[in-house]
Amino acid sequence: MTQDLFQIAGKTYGSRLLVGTGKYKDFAETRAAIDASGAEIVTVAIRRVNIGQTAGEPSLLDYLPPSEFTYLPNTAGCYSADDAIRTLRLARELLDDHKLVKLEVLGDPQTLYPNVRETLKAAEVLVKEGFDVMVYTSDDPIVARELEQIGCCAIMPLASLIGSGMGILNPWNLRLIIEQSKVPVLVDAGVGTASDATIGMELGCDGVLMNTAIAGARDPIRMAHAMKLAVEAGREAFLAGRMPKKLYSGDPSSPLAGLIAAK
Ligand SMILES: CC(=O)[C@@H](O)[C@H](O)COP(=O)(O)O
Repeated sequence: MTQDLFQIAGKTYGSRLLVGTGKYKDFAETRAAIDASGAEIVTVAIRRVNIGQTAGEPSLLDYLPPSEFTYLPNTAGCYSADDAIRTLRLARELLDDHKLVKLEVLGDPQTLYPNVRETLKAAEVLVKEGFDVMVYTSDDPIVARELEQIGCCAIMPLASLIGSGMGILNPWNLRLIIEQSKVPVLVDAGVGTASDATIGMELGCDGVLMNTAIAGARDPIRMAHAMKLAVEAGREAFLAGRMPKKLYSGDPSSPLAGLIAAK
């Protein structure tokens, strides 16, 4: 079997599942779910989760030490390029000159849909400042191409709205983005259950980023494990290459030669 490396900004990872750290009961549950998911990259909303900004409060860093996980600070809650840039500069300070970030600039609080104009603006600045930018975007292949040209190290189109659990709404657009991209493409946001993650991977995504599907499950730890298996299964199926689709007709599974004659 050929080696199947997953690389982001020059670093190799064993898991293609990236997970968020929000919406859990407490940091202990966050840690248990992330362990069950096998994720190595964890994203953290700098504006919402304490990683040292608020002295005296419990810090996520105590539960998910940066020596064990790759942090992916994100700009959740930012609605302008300026806000997002400021937030990621703060993250870089808090996390010792950390460069790998997730850029998301949202359009409005109802849909949380990406504002692509502000996203492109922020990406330009952040890439110039030396950040490795994994970018959350719409499933528009033209915007995805522009973000890659700017120098983003991963393109992360939504499956559907953040937190909606609606799954992959436009597999065809995802396919176009995957086919044209030279950097990794990860589906981000909207995964509802394990099969959504598998479909994303079967389409050829390099990875999946999710939060709510795990944290919002009745049993988050168990769902985290399901997502680990789902991403692995989808990747294996993609690499194996699915059987060709045919017109709708039957095809016997067993050999036709040497049939025992009926008496
Ligand atoms: C955690 C994070 O970065 C979210 O903004 C992300 O987009 C996940 O979305 P879901 O919660 O829908 O999985």
